[in-house]
Amino acid sequence: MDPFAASRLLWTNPTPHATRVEALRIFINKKRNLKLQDYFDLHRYSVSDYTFWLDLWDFLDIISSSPPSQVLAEGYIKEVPRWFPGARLNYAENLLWRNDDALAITESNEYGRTSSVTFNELRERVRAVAAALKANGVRVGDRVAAIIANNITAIVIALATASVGAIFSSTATDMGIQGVLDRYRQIQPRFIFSETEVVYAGKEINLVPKITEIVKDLTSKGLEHVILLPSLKDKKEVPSSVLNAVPRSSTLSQFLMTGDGRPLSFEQLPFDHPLYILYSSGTTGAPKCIVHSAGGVLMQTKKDVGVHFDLKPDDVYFQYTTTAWMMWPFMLVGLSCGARLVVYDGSPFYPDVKSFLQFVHDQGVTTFGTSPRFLSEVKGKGIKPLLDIGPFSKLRTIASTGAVLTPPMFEWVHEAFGERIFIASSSGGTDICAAFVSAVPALPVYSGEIQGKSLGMKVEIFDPSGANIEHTGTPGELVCTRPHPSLPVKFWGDDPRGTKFLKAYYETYPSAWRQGDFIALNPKTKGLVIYGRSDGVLNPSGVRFGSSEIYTVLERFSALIDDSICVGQRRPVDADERVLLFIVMRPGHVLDRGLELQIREAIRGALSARHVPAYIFQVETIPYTVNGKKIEIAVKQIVSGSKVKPSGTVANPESLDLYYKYQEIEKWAQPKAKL
Ligand SMILES: CC(=O)CC(=O)SCCNC(=O)CCNC(=O)[C@H](O)C(C)(C)COP(=O)(O)OP(=O)(O)OC[C@H]1O[C@@H](n2cnc3c(N)ncnc32)[C@H](O)[C@@H]1OP(=O)(O)O
Repeated sequence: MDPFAASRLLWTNPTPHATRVEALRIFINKKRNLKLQDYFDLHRYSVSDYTFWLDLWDFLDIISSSPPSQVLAEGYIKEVPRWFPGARLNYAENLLWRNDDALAITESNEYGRTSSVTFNELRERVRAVAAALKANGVRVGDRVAAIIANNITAIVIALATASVGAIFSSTATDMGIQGVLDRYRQIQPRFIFSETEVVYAGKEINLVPKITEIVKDLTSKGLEHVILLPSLKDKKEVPSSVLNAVPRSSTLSQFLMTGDGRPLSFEQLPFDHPLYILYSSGTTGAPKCIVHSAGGVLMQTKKDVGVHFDLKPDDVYFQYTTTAWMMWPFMLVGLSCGARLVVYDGSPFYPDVKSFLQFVHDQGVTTFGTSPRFLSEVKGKGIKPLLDIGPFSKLRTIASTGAVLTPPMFEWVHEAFGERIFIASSSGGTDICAAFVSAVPALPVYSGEIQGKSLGMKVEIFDPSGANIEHTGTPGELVCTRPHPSLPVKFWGDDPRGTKFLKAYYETYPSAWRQGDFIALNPKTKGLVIYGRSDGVLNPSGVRFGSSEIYTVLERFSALIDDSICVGQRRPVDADERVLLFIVMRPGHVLDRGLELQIREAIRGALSARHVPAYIFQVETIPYTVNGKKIEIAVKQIVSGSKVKPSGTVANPESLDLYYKYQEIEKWAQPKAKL
């Protein structure tokens, strides 16, 4: 069967010469006296000659106080070289270069409060927070963390932190106590900025009990100060009763008053200076704290947004995201492109999806970043955006990421939003804070396909033996066989040899980064199709997390539960997945409704509502390898409809047979129990 049978030419750019990617090709041809003919030539050059990154530095107008003395030097471990030694720059300076009265950011939330700041106002707000951070002794390399909604204040705090050379890390407000502590206990922030109440899907949530517990715990880990942010409902400062409840806390205004009015300045630091810590959880162990460099994130995201998404000054970029996902730092770089950002906190389905689309329309969004789950929800509700909402005349691009956008969904977006819309499907990861494969505005769009490999990313497709199989058109492991600037600097807390880091990405193939996604290349179009995770990482609705976090919560039930396995089940209808949890009970105990509800409640409270499995089942045994590892991938394949031939490494192959009946879950399973 031809895996690309549904691929159909959907869109061609009427003015390809006007794209930034074409401008980059012409720029490099001139600078290097080359004759790169098209995108494929450009990509080949970008992954064969490291001077490409220097060309990109110039093309993207990276602001620095000292230029790099060379492109690449040997790093601490060979997989992570040092980029641009000699360069000194500041990430925040690169995002705040515009100092005019054009709008920089518009924010809104479920309370319907919409407000904007200009570039000048943004600079002033960053200055005030940076001055207070400095006055309170925050230094280069300190960690400043946040539990924060997606709004202007979050961006101000991140940029103020970057301006002084400290490291910013955020979690979204829905993350439970254990989830936050598993992350922040590791990175030990000195300062935390936090919301005290949020609204999501119409429900107001008081965060004070959660924050109080988190702060009490982190105080022994070096937490000095908690800044509680004004109400999202009415912008009022938190009342003194809340300040009294949360140790070491002050209001934002009290904190700002400690600043000394000093002007905005930008600490000049090496290219690989740490900027953000992002998190990724796997199938074992605590969440990984991925340290990303200022220069790496700046260059890669500016390339992704400014070249692959074709974002230009005066565009309006709205990426639906929380402050926990990598799409948050990804979209921030829109400021560096001179564009206006639109940020939204809340459910896109509240009060209904039409209101949300109306907001996108009325804001004059030109590039709308969203997910397949959101798009299929709009489709499922029978909404016809052009008829029901408006002409979307400003909208040029719909960018989709986080999960697979299937051929029928491409076709639907094409029809529903208009044939002129550029569908920019991409895939990358928190691990690199960038895309491996992405949109290429100068190339045609084929339904179901990501247009090309991202510039500078030497993406290849390997079979289990490490042979490149991309010419065959069959799916294999997405690997990256050349270093690029946004390789993580390290994992926070790893040993100096980077043992955990190397195990996470370089264990399968020597010197090739394995991302954990299945991918295939269409030999005819050179487009790419992602088939989902090749490991046990879960990805419901495009929100990735590791089964290890669920196992940690289940330890609370160890008197009753003997063992468990948690996997994703692919839904054929839209390629989305839902989470299934299988439990082995201790002798004499059964999984009854009461225990099931307790488990759900525990997961919701410790991690978040998004982590709660769709189904929980009692099973007799869990399949293991002879080395004692749970076999999540095989179980995932089985429950998703495949027939799996057990390999010789399965210690108890007969156990796999128990999972076939869950392929037809809807026929006999209990519906998802709501709390
Ligand atoms: C480039 C790359 O390749 C790298 C990446 O992948 S980056 C990551 C990209 N991923 C994405 O963009 C994610 C896309 N997904 C989404 O945006 C959302 O899932 C969605 C908007 C499509 C749907 O959101 P949703 O309606 O809240 O549904 P869902 O996500 O299933 O929420 C599950 C639960 O969490 C709750 N919840 C979610 N956010 C919450 C919050 N902030 N506060 C409180 N509760 C919250 C929901 O209310 C829901 O609760 P119930 O089960 O009680 O109803």
